[in-house]
Amino acid sequence: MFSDKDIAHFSNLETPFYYYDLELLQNTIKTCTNAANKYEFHVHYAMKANFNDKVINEIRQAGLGADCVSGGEVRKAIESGFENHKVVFAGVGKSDKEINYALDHNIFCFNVESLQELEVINELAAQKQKTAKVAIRINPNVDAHTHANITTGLDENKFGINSWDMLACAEILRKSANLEFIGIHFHIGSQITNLDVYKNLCVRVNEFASWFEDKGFKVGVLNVGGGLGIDYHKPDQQIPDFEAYFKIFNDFLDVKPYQEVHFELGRALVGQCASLISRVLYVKNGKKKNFVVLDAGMTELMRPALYQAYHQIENLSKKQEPATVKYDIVGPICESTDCFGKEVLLPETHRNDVFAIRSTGAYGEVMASHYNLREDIRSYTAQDF
Ligand SMILES: Cc1ncc(COP(=O)(O)O)c(C=O)c1O
Ligand SMILES: N[C@@H](CCCC[NH3+])C(=O)O
Repeated sequence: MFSDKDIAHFSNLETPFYYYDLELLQNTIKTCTNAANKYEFHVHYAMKANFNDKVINEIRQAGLGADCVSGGEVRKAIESGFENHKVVFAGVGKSDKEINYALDHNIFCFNVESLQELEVINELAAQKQKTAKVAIRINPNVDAHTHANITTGLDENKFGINSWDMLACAEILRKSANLEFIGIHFHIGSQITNLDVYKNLCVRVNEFASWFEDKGFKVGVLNVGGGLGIDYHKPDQQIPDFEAYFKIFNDFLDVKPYQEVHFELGRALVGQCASLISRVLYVKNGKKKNFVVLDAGMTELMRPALYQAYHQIENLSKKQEPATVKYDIVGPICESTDCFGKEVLLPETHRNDVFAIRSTGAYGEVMASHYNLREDIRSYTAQDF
């Protein structure tokens, strides 16, 4: 995937850094919006996946909305030029300060995750003599069949309002003069690769939409969240099957003529557009194991340490040579979980070889930390060379 010219540029730069392929990002966004437009579906970008300025600029220019999960993300969306009426704010723990900021900026809606939060938003909106638009995030108890740490729509998860609280929720909505109910919201998890899961979600969305309408509420928005996964084993087959994904919702959701269907995609849009580029500091050949020590660690890419996530690892300096040696690929951080891959078969590796850790556009740069007093992580695009 990387040309010899790319690799020559990488070799001249201080590592580690994220390398973004903006052309691939543009193609991914275009494929997604073309597939969504076919059914008049609306896509908000889940900003938590990556808020690098260059990335969100591409997304904003393509006309997508922004799905935010903190006051900081709402501010970033507004300051980056996303139109207020395309900004949504979800999250189980919105502080008063964050709610006030979002109210001041007249965002499209709050995806509300508890009964108490509904009351607080009503109170804060009343103080400003405003009406807050709200969608109810419902926990549908649908298994996303993904890693347990990134599932969000089961009874044991903290997200959303449970079905048994819906009557109380309807009561609060009815008596809250400063809330305008606009619809219902779901998000069952991330890195979902079994699309059948979404059929189960559609069944639940249909049930809850009918429930609210039977109680006299107009459900204008069906927000089904995001979660579409990418293939971490095939970083070069880069654009997810958006056609198949949206078709499921078209086939299984009962959408009334006055209803809009909203999506919140993160990883599927940005996951494949970046690689973490790192240099080999040391190679340690032990009796039982060989270690490659990189200059990138879990502070630059936390996913393997946090979820034992797989990322393809390539030695770019030896790309013509056969893979003959198994290495554990580790970072410099003082944690034993600081490991990007175990027993990875690679060409014989040496100090200063340049490595790429692929498919790191989503939840890579944004989850970087300063633990061990690490420096800020750099990033480049092809246009920087
Ligand atoms: C509420 C909400 N919406 C959207 C997303 C985006 O998820 P993904 O990056 O898996 O598409 C997430 C993260 O899982 C989320 O929590
Ligand atoms: N950060 C996670 C996914 C969580 C998504 C946010 N709800 C990942 O890297 O896979």
